[in-house]
Amino acid sequence: MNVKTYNAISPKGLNYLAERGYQLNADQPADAILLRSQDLHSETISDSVKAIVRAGAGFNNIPVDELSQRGIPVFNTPGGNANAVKELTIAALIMAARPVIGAIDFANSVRGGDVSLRTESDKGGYRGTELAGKTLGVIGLGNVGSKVANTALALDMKVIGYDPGLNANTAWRIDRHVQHASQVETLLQAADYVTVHIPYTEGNHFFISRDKLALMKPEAALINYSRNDIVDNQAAVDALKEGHLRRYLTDFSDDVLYDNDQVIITPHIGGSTIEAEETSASMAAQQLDAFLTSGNLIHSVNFPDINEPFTSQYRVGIFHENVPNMLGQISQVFGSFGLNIEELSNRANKQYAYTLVAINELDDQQEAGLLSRLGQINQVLKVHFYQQSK
Ligand SMILES: NC(=O)c1ccc[n+]([C@@H]2O[C@H](COP(=O)([O-])OP(=O)(O)OC[C@H]3O[C@@H](n4cnc5c(N)ncnc54)[C@H](O)[C@@H]3O)[C@@H](O)[C@H]2O)c1
Ligand SMILES: O=C(O)[C@H](O)COP(=O)(O)O
Repeated sequence: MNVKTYNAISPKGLNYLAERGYQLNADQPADAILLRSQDLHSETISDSVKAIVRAGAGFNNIPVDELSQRGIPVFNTPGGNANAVKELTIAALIMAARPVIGAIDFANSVRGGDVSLRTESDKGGYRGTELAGKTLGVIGLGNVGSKVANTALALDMKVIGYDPGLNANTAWRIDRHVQHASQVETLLQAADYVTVHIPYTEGNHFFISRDKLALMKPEAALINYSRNDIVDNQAAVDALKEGHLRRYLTDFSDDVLYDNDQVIITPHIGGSTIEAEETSASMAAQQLDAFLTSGNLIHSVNFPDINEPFTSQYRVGIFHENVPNMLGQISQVFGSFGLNIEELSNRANKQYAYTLVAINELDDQQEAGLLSRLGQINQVLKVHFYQQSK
């Protein structure tokens, strides 16, 4: 099978696939796409593509709605780069509290004469404040936000978190000393530092809006290592200029942010560590292989996860809409070919569902007829067949 890749994917992931016989970027139609931040919205995704896997967390670069309608699963690698982003966010907090960059520039500019005398006499201009005792507001307590919140507690900060969609697994990881805000407004009013760790979705467009910025303390700093349009950058720049915000640190460039001493921009490097790239690429490669060889869905963002050991001779994976009587129709097709279902897993994720059927007996004629009849059921989006490797 052929996997088309975009961006710099760690060899850990590429080698995993190559060792299992996948061709990478061969001159033939792709069975799958493996990528990081490449924008796929304006690309035509060919019908040969069975799956798309994002080595990373954010998947707003992928046309997920269109792919869901076509029965193509999209995967991401949650948590794979969370520690890297956490560490850079802590660096941002320190840069927001202490004038580290200006001080380095100053130290480098002091040349000639008695360097030590001049640095000692002028260093007063580079005094900062401490994080200990200050309040950090963390918006989004998922893989990244929960780590940032816990680490900030270890720096003796007070931490308030806001995440109305928190899942139970993540909730267990959050230190009990993180205070819970049920309204984001409470967090914005109380925090000396606000850091945002939420995905970019239509609903989160300009989540940090002009109105929300107005609620923040004038001496507060805002950190955005999530995505560009989660913060209204123009409103942030205006708030800085009018003295309603002290500092803005972001991982995303934008024309309105340049030439501003109160802004610190990094070039989308939150997940750019050797460790994070290796972990994310390995997760992506393993999840892709699991799907292409056994139909298991692990960390799918648009279909439900189903991850069962492949113990039967054959499996059929059916992507379909989440509507009544799909299981009845699917079982009826298997029955009409005299096929006994050994196991059937079915799960739904909003308007889409996935059914994985295990069987042991099947000849070539039954295979062709079965797949074609399943594909003809209304609301079935895609059907894949898997055979146990010898
Ligand atoms: N700068 C980088 O290189 C970098 C690296 C990794 C992730 N990210 C960005 O950070 C985002 C978060 O990453 P993650 O791994 O923690 O994702 P995650 O899915 O583990 O967590 C996101 C959390 O945000 C919460 N959330 C969503 N909308 C919210 C809202 N309006 N208010 C409050 N909470 C909300 C969700 O309930 C979830 O718990 C990613 O989607 C990605 O865009 C950036
Ligand atoms: O969402 C993510 O995982 C980050 O933004 C990292 O993106 P990258 O893989 O392009 O560095």
